[in-house]
Amino acid sequence: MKLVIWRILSKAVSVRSGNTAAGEKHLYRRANSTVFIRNLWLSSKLCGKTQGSSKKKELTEKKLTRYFVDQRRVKLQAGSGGDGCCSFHSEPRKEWGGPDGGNGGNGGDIIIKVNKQIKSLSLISAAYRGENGESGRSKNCYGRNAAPKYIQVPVGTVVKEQGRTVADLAHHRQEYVAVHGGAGGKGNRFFLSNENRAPMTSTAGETGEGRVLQLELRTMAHAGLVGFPNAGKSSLLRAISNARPAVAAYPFTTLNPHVGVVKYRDHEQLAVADIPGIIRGAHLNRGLGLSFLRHIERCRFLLFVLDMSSPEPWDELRCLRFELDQYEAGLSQRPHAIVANKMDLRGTQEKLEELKSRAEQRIIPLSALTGNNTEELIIHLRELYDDHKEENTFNW
Ligand SMILES: Nc1nc2c(ncn2[C@@H]2O[C@H](COP(=O)(O)OP(=O)(O)OP(=O)(O)O)[C@@H](O)[C@H]2O)c(=O)[nH]1
Ligand SMILES: [Mg+2]
Repeated sequence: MKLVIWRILSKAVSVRSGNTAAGEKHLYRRANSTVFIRNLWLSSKLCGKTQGSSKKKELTEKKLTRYFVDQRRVKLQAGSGGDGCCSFHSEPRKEWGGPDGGNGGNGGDIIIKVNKQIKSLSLISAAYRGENGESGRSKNCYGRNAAPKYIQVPVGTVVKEQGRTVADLAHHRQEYVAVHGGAGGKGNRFFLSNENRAPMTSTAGETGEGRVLQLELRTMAHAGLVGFPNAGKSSLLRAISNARPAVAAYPFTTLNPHVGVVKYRDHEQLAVADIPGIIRGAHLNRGLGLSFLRHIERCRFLLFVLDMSSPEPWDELRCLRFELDQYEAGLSQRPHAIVANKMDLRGTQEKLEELKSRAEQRIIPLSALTGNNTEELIIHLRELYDDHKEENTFNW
């Protein structure tokens, strides 16, 4: 390769300069450096590839932790029990030592355990397999029982099997043994007292239980931001909490719910969820449809976010309420607040007066963009929380 490049270059330069000897010497150096540069480029490309793959992995992990997942189907297979051993004691000058095969250990259970630090089901895998128990051995050695495997889930996870609720995990550290490991087999020593089966009988370990379960988060957040696309829900979440959802001037910027935490001076924390925009006919699964109405169902309070720059914000409110009620009767009557957003824009003040007269309830005017009057919303949110504290069974 070096030689070919050198020949091509030397031909070109010797034609151009006429000075063949000096030109060749100079060009050989150039060809050398060309190959060096090419090698450098190749190696950097290769390095780039390995860096890229690790970067990709990092990104996938980030994605997993960033995206809020509130439903998962998991296939569980508990560990099998270890086999019992069939052996006979052997010792010099002891003709009949008798059976000494130990029992196998039990297979590992799979336990679903609540951890309040986990907020979503995004890190739950599709399948889990428990550890198998150890087999028994001679000299009456018992096999070791397998350790249980824990699946960590957030507070408020409901475990379902074929649509039927089998466990409601509402407290920190609560556990549910989802599948039991198989019992260990018996060694031939076990059957010593059983004349019919001694001395050659030993049994195999049992297969562990298998189940397919559905994990669902019952409550996603204390408050859910409900509104049309572009109403400023994500901007509002950014303004009142630590969450950083994407904000852009086109509809359906938010495709997954984001949960932010609003912190108070007395260390109370309220989770607020930014839910993707709802459009007319959402209850018929239009737009992002039913899945997001399901998220709304899992919020204790609702914050209706209205875009005051739209021609008729009160019509937006009516439509939002209609969609919620179509999905689940009475959903729009859940404790809620109405937020009139984008009040920094011109012509919104008159619409606010009209909205107040039509809605006949407290409206919180604010601007998520400038952060103006967001404190009123934060205070009102706390009032809602305190008023409905007895219903707050989950420790967020
Ligand atoms: N002037 C003004 N613009 C705002 C305000 N709040 C949001 N916006 C703008 O409105 C646009 C949409 O804001 P988003 O926060 O992405 O709206 P969204 O409701 O989350 O939209 P989706 O995720 O698509 O449902 C962005 O260009 C924001 O800058 C506000 O208070 N005043
Ligand atoms: Mg958004």
